[in-house]
This record gives sequence, structure tokens and C-alpha cells, in this order.
Amino acid sequence: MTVEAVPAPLPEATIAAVTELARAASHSDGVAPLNEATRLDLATGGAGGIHLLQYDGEALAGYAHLDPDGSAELVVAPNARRQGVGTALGQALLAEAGESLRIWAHGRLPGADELAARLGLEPARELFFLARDASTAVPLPEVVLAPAYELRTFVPGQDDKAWLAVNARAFATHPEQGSWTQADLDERLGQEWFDPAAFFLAVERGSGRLGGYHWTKVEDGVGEVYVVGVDPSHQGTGLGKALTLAGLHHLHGKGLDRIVLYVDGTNTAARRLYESLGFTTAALDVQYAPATSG
Ligand SMILES: CC(=O)SCCNC(=O)CCNC(=O)[C@H](O)C(C)(C)COP(=O)(O)OP(=O)(O)OC[C@H]1O[C@@H](n2cnc3c(N)ncnc32)[C@H](O)[C@@H]1OP(=O)(O)O
Ligand SMILES: N[C@@H](CS)C(=O)N[C@H]1[C@@H](O[C@@H]2[C@H](O)[C@H](O)[C@@H](O)[C@H](O)[C@H]2O)O[C@H](CO)[C@@H](O)[C@@H]1O
Repeated sequence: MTVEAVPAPLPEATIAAVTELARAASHSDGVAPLNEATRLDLATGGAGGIHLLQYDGEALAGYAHLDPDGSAELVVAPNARRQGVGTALGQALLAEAGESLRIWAHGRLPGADELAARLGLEPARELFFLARDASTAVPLPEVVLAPAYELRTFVPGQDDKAWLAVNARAFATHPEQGSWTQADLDERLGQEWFDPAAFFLAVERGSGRLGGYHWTKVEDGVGEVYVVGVDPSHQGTGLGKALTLAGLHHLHGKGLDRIVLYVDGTNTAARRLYESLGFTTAALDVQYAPATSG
């Protein structure tokens, strides 16, 4: 079995085979193996990623995706495991990305640590997956927004530039979020799940300047705190809590019991905010990088 690098855009039949492989793995493992960025690149081919495929005869045994920044995902078909497919795909990713490689293990499933060690990789980043179930969590407090702000929702084409600027400042140290461009924003505004009425902005009365935002998402019947950001000059004043609550009330108000979110393990401020609002840890994603010498 050899690993084949296929340039984007992938043929429709290949996209279908990768999608089926990911579905089978998700059903078997209880966690999706491919994240939004990979799913978007599979569908549009616009992000410049590399697609690695490994066949066993006619059957697709494994798939890996490599982003230009070195972030990667790897999934082996449930019926092709423990046959060296993961090792071969991991070695191919290392050959392409070298020291910049960062492979995700969503759910840190059995075997992920062992495969990473075999490839000379070690855990480099933890991403917590939190959940809040309205039926069991403490009731949400009401939104308390400082009088200096007013709450409205995102207007595509009008708020893009201001949002990109606040997002870049709020996530200046984040590995992915802070570098979003208009193209990244447009790609998501074009998704079926996008709803401008579910994208909350806090703007300063008078100046209209954007202080912060809470972009919510609903996919497969589950609500998500997709991204919350407060401009650094407005942080520490209650705006993040007010915006988070506005989105939570909106999602629960749509009858969604379960709300989820992703937050980096190092993000103390955000984790404390979400835990104060009834979120608890439901899973953990780990990203592996080449082991540091010494
Ligand atoms: C799902 C996601 O989007 S995860 C990513 C979240 N966004 C980011 O990390 C972007 C950069 N950070 C930010 O934009 C902000 O710091 C946020 C959104 C995390 C918090 O926004 P702020 O407006 O500063 O929060 P706010 O003032 O409302 O504080 C709410 C609670 O958050 C927690 N919190 C806020 N800042 C801190 C901090 N520096 N240290 C510890 N806890 C903090 C506290 O529990 C606080 O409640 P308290 O003040 O009663 O103790
Ligand atoms: N809270 C956000 C912005 S800081 C966050 O941490 N996002 C992560 C997260 O993204 C999720 C992932 O792409 C899921 O597949 C998708 O269904 C969710 O809607 C996304 O929020 O995980 C990514 C790694 O897998 C990471 O790159 C994002 O920054």
C-alpha cells in the first residue's frame, strides 16, 4: 500500500470516498476525525491544503490532510486499523511538513499517543471541548450589558472589516483564529449553517465602534459558541460575559438543549467564563508536534 498525494480540488468520487471514511470513523469512534477547516478544504479546495490518500486495492484505507500552516489530520478506516496505514500516512505528513507538522487527535483516542510517539511527535496543544445541557445546568443569568454598548447582529458586507480587525486583535496570539482573512470569513458566511441573526455584536453607542462579538453556530441540531471575541481595549468590563449570555439565550431559545464550544487549554479567561456559565469538559483534542530535543 502506498500513500498518494492528490492536488486540490479532489475529484467528486474521491471527496465522496473520504466523506464516507470520515463518517464510518466518526460512527465507530464517537468523534469526528476531520475538523471544519479540512471539511471546507475538501468541499472547495480553496485553502491550498494537501490531500494524502492510501488505498488497499480499490478501498480507501486512510486519509490525511495537511494545511499550509502545518496543521494536519489523519484518519484510518475502522476496518483497516493496526495494519500500518496510520504510520505510513504520518510518515508522509512528516515528509511534507517537517518541523512545522501539527497533527490533531480529536478525542485523544486509544492509539493516538502511541502512533505519535512512533512518529517522534509529542503533545503540543490541548483543545477542550465543553458542553452545557440546559436540562441539567444552572439557569442562565440575564444579559447585563453596560449602557455604553448596544447589542445588534452582524450585517454581511457592512461589518466584515470591523469584525476582522477586532478578531485579529482579540486572537493575536491564537494559532489560527487571529489570522482569518476576508476569504476565511466569506467561506463561512456562505455555509448553510450561517445565520446573521445568530451573530451578535456589541457596539459602542455614539461611535458605533465594535467592542466585541459572539458568533453562534447550529450544526446537526447542536448549538455552538463558535467564537467569542472582545477587543483587548474593552476586556475585563463584563462584555464577554454579556455577549456569551446573549448567544446562549438565543440558542437555548431555539429549543437547543445542548450547547458546545472549543477552547484552548491555556485560555484561562475563557475557560473560567464558560465554567461560570455551566459548561463542563466533554472531551479533549490534542495536537502533536515533533518532539523538542532535550
Ligand atoms: C469559544 C471561544 O470563542 S473560546 C475563545 C474566547 N475568546 C478569546 O479567548 C479571545 C481573547 N479573549 C477575549 O476576547 C476575552 O478575554 C474573553 C472573551 C475571554 C473575556 O471577555 P471579557 O469581556 O474580558 O470578560 P468579562 O469581563 O465579561 O469577564 C467574564 C468572566 O470571564 C472570566 N475572566 C475574564 N477575564 C479573565 C482573566 N483575565 N483571568 C481570569 N478570568 C477572567 C471571569 O470569570 C470573569 O468573571 P468575573 O469578572 O466576574 O470574575
Ligand atoms: N472557539 C474557537 C475559536 S478560538 C475554537 O477554538 N475553534 C477551534 C475548533 O474549531 C472547531 C472545529 O473546526 C470543528 O470541527 C467545528 O465543527 C467547529 O465548529 C469549530 O469551532 O477546533 C479547531 C481544531 O480542530 C481549531 O482550529 C479551532 O481554532
